Amino acid sequence: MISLTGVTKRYRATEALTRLDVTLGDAGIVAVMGRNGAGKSTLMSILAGLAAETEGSISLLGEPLRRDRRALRAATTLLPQELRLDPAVPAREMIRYLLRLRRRPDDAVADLIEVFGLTGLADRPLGTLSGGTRQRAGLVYAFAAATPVLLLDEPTQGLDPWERLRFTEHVARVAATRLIVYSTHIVSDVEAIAGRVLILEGGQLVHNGTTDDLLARAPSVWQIDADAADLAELGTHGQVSGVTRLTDGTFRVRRLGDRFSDTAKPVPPTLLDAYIAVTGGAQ
Ligand SMILES: Nc1ncnc2c1ncn2[C@@H]1O[C@H](COP(=O)(O)OP(=O)(O)OP(=O)(O)O)[C@@H](O)[C@H]1O
Repeated sequence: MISLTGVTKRYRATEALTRLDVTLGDAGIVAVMGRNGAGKSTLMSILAGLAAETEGSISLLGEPLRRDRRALRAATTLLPQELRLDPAVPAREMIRYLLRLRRRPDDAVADLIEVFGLTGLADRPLGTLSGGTRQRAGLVYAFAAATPVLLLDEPTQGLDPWERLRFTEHVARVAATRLIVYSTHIVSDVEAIAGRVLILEGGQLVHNGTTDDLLARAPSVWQIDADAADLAELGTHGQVSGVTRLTDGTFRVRRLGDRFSDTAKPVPPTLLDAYIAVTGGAQ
């Protein structure tokens, strides 16, 4: 269990996190969402014991941590957004090397290579693999490390739908016994597996609850069909949360808030509507 109390992180003039209070349990899936620059990666680095908070305090298993973050680092594995690795080294060798560095076991590597569809690719130099394949090699490392807490920074970025499915299945399985905190911009991934969602907006925690709690925060949603000229108008005067092109070339638009036209019809809110509403403050 990791608790942050009043955690603020400043980088010179930028306040990346502001007075965060969060407690994370010992198993399950926590999704961290928020717009670009909201503070997700900063939160991940602090949870991993790799960055220090400017103010506030952190405790691990109820014990307040001082400056020494070794216990936090030992309990967590961070898969950063971009794992900068030697392109000449084969994926399997790099995974084993990273695990050895951290004194973690490597007995699960062969199985995980299969789980993440890297059989036949794992012995090729990393530099010759596609971006999504390198991302999967990173996932093999993170899951093989088998620490009680996994911190995955945008782990599904670059994965094709098949690989994303494999990832969500694996995460769901592992989360029975471990805590998985992952950041993402993909609402459907959150809907599928996250037990809890944290949303950051400009460094502040604006949501901390289940996906149902988030859905309950959605405002009224109205649907209207519009042509391209009306589309711009709809976006100027209200928060649009979705646009779908119809076969006749017009657009089906979802807009949040008050009813704005007699022809707009009420539709049930989705998690994406709620997310757009909760993070729309700066728009
Ligand atoms: N090392 C740093 N030095 C200075 N400013 C930083 C540093 N790292 C992050 N920031 C700033 O802190 C804020 C939060 O950045 P962070 O990377 O945590 O956001 P994020 O939510 O992960 O964004 P994204 O979705 O784009 O990955 C941003 O304003 C960013 O510019």
